[in-house]
Amino acid sequence: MQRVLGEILQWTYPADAALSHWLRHHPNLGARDRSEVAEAVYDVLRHLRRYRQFGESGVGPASRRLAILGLAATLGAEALTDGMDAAEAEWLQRVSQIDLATLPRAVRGSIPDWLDERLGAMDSPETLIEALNRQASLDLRVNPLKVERDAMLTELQQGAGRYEPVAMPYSPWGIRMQGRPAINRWPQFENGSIEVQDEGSQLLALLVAPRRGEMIIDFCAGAGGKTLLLGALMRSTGRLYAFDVSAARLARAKPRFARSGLSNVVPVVIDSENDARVKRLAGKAQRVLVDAPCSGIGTLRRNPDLKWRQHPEALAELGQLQERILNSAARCVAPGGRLVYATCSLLAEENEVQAERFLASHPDFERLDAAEILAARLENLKLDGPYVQLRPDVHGTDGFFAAVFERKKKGAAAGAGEAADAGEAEAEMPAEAPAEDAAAGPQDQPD
Ligand SMILES: C[S@@+](CC[C@H](N)C(=O)[O-])C[C@H]1O[C@@H](n2cnc3c(N)ncnc32)[C@H](O)[C@@H]1O
Repeated sequence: MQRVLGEILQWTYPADAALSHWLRHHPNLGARDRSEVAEAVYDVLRHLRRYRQFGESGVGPASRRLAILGLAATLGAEALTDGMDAAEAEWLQRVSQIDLATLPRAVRGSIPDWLDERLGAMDSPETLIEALNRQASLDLRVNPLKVERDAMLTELQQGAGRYEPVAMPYSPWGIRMQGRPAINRWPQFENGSIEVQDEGSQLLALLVAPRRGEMIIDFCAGAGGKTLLLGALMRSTGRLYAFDVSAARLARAKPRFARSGLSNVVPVVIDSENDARVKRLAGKAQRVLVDAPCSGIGTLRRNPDLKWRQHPEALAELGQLQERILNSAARCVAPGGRLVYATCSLLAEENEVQAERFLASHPDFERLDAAEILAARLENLKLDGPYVQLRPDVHGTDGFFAAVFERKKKGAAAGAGEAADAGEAEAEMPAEAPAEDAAAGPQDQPD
């Protein structure tokens, strides 16, 4: 535990990758030990700032003190009695009695100052930070091409009842479970009937609202989490371009496309947001989704190391990339078509500030009320528009943002330069390996 923490805290690799690598190199550990190490490591990542402060008063190597705190929090202090010396036991007893309410918010919630400043400006920052520090449930989505949610729910309640599967509160395709079942070995996963996907990501499909036969672009498709649901809602008709600059991520999407039974997805590795193949689609797509690269701060429940790996300078660079992607994606939208911008961030600079900047520089687009679009489909989801902003403490989802824009029809946009892009010759697209040919590969992270 002490050694794996030492490696992860170098921040050379994302924590999940570093932990898996370490566990692979320790095959002698049993399943229970592995799960206990993983739980304790994640606990330390969640509470690192506070634990480091507590550790200052202790003795011995710092990583050992962190390991003790993580193990004591996840297994209980009694489980450590035999492994600690008297000084360590006395220190643990002492720090366990510290009243957390006396600590500054950023230490209590274990977040860096730059993040505390930003989250502190939002409503109810305390409950938000607390929720971001809790482990997330496992969110599944059924594949509507293959199965009804309620039928799958009944099947899982019978076969995997110990994980307490329940219908999600909002997503019509969602099933929520507790614990960490290895679902990638389940037949329902292998045959493409279920996928891992956070509820917020599922709801995004309702904002894109793709229809049969349309041309849709998923501009930042990554490992295909959002593409899969969009393709299924199109009933595998029309054409769904899955763009990404990362060949590795798109390669991970291909087996998922294959499992899902979709035949309308065209994965395309682009050089950049200005790739010629993007330009050829100017004005062509009825719907374009930009699931933008972002800080991922909304996913801290699953990736607590992000708060330590991210920093404000990187945010500024990300902001410029988000703006460039949004501008290029907008050119692909047909008159009357829809552009959806989404992030798994809670930070204004990646969310509403980007959306407002886009609107100000694109007079040929108007904003639709994203909250109203969702409310029309989900009676129990009450949001203040015009954007969709989901929070773990309020909605039980990852932190999530979405804005919806519509490109004005030609007459309405007269004089607005961007609309001139619309109506170019049919795009010639590259021949990419069809999804059905894809080889099996690893399961993606929840998205
Ligand atoms: C939030 S992730 C997308 C997750 C994905 N939509 C899913 O649901 O699995 C953002 C993606 O943007 C991609 N990206 C980064 N720069 C890009 C660019 N200039 N154009 C297109 N995609 C880009 C990254 O490779 C990454 O896969």
